[in-house]
Amino acid sequence: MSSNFPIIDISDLDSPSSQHRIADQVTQACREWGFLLLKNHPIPPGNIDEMFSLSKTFFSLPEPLKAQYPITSNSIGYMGSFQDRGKDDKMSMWFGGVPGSLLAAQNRDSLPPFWHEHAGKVEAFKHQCHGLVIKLLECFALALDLPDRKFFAGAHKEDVGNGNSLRMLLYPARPEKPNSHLEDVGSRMAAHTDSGSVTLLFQRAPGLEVMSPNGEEWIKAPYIEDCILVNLGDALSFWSGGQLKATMHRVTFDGLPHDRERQSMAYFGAANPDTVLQPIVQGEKMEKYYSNGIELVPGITVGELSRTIMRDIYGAAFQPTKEKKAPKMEGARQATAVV
Ligand SMILES: O=C(O)CCC(=O)C(=O)O
Ligand SMILES: [Fe+2]
Repeated sequence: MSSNFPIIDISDLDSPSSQHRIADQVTQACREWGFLLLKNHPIPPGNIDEMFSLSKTFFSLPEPLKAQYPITSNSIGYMGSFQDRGKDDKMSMWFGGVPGSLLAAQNRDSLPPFWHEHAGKVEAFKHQCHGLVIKLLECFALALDLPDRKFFAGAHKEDVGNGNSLRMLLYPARPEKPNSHLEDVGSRMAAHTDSGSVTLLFQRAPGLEVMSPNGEEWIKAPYIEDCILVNLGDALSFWSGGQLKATMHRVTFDGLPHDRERQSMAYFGAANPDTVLQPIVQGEKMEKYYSNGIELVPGITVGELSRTIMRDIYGAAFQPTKEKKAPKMEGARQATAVV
C-alpha cells in the first residue's frame, strides 16, 4: 500500500540546473502526501549513528535518574513512558533552544548530566538539520513561486526563539503489553500533526503510520536505511493556504507491537516566534484551520500557537520547575509543541 510513497533523491539540489526539478518534486510530494523520504541527503550517516547510539545509552539509564529532569518550557528535558496526556508508551528526550543554549547557565539544571559532555555534538547535529530544513524551505518558496522568495529562510533563523528542537525517542520493547497491568495506557504515539514548519524524522526501525492522501486509511511509512522521512507541520500548511499538507501520523501497538523496540529522532524546524501566520501564496485565503483541534486564526504568531498547544497538551502538569530558579533569558521562552 505504501508503494507510491514519494522517495526523492536530493543529491543534486545545489546544482542550479537541477534545483527547480527537485523543488517541484519535493513540493508535489507535500501537496499530495505531506510526507516524503529524502534520499542522498547531506547529513553524514556517521553523525546520525552517533546520535542514535548516545540516545540509546541515555534511555537505558535508570528511570528515576532520567525522571529528575522533566521537560521545561525551554523544551529541554526528559519525559518517560505513560507520562504525557495520551499516556503513551514512549520515552522522549528534548533538546530545544538556540545554538549554545543546552549548556547555558539558565538551562544547566534542565539538561540531564549524561548530556553535558555531549551537548556540543547534539548542537552540531541540530545545526546540520537546520541547514537541511532551510534548503527544503527554499524548495517550497521556489516551487510555490512566492512573491517573497526569502520569506521562509528569513523567518527561520536558527538563533532566534526556541522553536528548533531535536527530540530523541525510544519506544521500548516490553515482555508484556503494558495495559495488561497498567490502567489507562494509550498507544505509542497518538495521532497528530506537527505544529511547526518542517520535521526531519530519523528512524531506526519501522512502525510509523501516516494518513493516506485520500484521508481514508493509515499507511505504514516505509523504512529505508539512510533515508530521512520528512513531514510538514501546520504552520507551513497555513502559510501555503493549505496547498501543502500537514498530515496526521501515529505509532500504535498494532504497527509496533509491545515486544518490538523503535528508536527515532525528530528535528522540528519551526519559524521564529514573532512570525505571523497567514497565507502568503498569492490568491490563497485561509478562513478556518485547525492544529490538533485548536483553531488557528490568521494573524496568530508562531509563538502563540506553540504556547497554546503546549498548554493544551500538558495543562497544569506542565511546570517550568527548573526554570523558575534561573534568571530569565530573552528570546528563548517559546515552548515547542509536544505530543
Ligand atoms: O517516532 C516517530 O517516528 C514519530 C515521531 C513524531 O511524530 C513526533 O515526534 O512528532
Ligand atoms: Fe509528529
